[in-house]
Amino acid sequence: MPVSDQAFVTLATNDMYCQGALVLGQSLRNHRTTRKLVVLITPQVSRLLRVILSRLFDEVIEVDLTDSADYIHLAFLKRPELGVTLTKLHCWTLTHYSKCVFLDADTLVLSNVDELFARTELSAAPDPGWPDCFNSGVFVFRPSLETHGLLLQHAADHGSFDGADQGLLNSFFSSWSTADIHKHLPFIYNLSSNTAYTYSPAFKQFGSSAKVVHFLGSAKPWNYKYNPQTGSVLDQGSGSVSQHQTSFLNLWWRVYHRSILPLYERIGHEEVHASPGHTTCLTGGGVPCANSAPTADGMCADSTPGAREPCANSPEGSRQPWPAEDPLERTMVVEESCASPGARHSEDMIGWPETETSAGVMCDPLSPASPQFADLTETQTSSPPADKAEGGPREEPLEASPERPVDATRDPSPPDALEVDLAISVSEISIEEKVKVLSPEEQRRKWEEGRIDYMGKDAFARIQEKLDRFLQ
Ligand SMILES: O=c1ccn([C@@H]2O[C@H](COP(=O)(O)OP(=O)(O)O[C@H]3O[C@H](CO)[C@@H](O)[C@H](O)[C@H]3O)[C@@H](O)[C@H]2O)c(=O)[nH]1
Ligand SMILES: [Mn+2]
Repeated sequence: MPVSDQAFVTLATNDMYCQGALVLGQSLRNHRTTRKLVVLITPQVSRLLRVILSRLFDEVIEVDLTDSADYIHLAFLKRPELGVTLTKLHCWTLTHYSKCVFLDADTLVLSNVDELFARTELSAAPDPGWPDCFNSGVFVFRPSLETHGLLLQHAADHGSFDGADQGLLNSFFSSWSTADIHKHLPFIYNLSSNTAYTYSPAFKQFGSSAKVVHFLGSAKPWNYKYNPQTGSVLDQGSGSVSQHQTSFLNLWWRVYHRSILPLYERIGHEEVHASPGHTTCLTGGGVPCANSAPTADGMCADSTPGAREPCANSPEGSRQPWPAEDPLERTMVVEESCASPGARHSEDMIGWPETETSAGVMCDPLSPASPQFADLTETQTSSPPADKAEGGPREEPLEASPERPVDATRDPSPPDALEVDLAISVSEISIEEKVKVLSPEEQRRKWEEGRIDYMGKDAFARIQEKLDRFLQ
């Protein structure tokens, strides 16, 4: 039975982390969660990714740090690097849910973990680096504006001992390590993919029971390149990736390749048709729906409207994931993208069963491509969805809903284009951050909208440099 007042929540402040959020969302759906899926995003996330996220998540909620409350400004200005941290704290404002489980965007669910909702705030697993602290990549919490306020106050008063949310949350929930053993989640709910090898016999003994894997640390799955032919990530040459870490990375990429890339292709198709002149480019080959041309409403020609057949009428064998005649990487406009996800096979399992979605990607009609992003503090960018709990991206009603009016004065204008480059060839897929050169006007607009690159060009050191030059 779906439980509508409880949710899994994640966070993505940019298009790169969105890749992780998408795989996480898909993995939760694959394992048939009965809870809602929520993703918190910030204005940096592109319009296209918001639409893609809304296919998997029940709610895509924009949060903004430019809140007027003084304590937020204080914390924010004193410790600008806490920006992302404070964004994570926004999860406590989701008071339309009675209980939630936060999962970092770099986690992957390996089996159904709905039993986590039986726990109380604040339940979390030990951090592998310092087990008396909990890792803040997976935790059970109870949304409450009061707690949210107290957390922000704590940030303003004490900062965070690691400069980020984990230090802050550990000092706020400081009795975690001693008060109640029920609040200690077993390590299998937050198995760090890269540190497990430090105690290999334990991994051998318990690794196959892992329920959530966490790619913590600086090398994220989306930083690797993947070979779809071998189903394996490419060796980056560092030699530091252990065998089991590789299996987890391969699993992440398999979900990405099978279920997330087809979403891009489909949306690319819709975008092309939705706004003539606006081209959505994807680098690499699309996955045309083999036996069927999409009809005007985007349905597969030979699937019965109403029946909402997944576009999988091309036999798996005949599907060529990436056009063989064009092995070289190329940039193409996706025009026909009724993607066929193909059947799911047991090859997706790495030692333990994984229930894959059977619904796959539907050849859906156009849904509104321009959700409204109106409110500056918290905006729900997706309409409350139809029930998506049954695995796979949600099915949408047949009629395209009318586009909602956009209040231009309040629209924070998310970037139109993807901020990541998807490079796709027959034997290699990679996701790279787009290096974008902004015009001075765009830079100024971003600054005025409060979208400040504290860690990059707007870092204090850079600004000081400019001032020094000016004063010379
Ligand atoms: O630019 C960013 C950085 C982070 N995040 C989100 O914040 C989470 C935490 O960042 P991550 O890069 O996953 O940190 P970890 O490598 O996991 O490092 C640890 O330290 C972090 C800071 O204390 C904690 O948030 C993590 O839970 C903890 O595992 C991510 O998963 C995302 O959900 C973004 O959306 N954008
Ligand atoms: Mn993480």
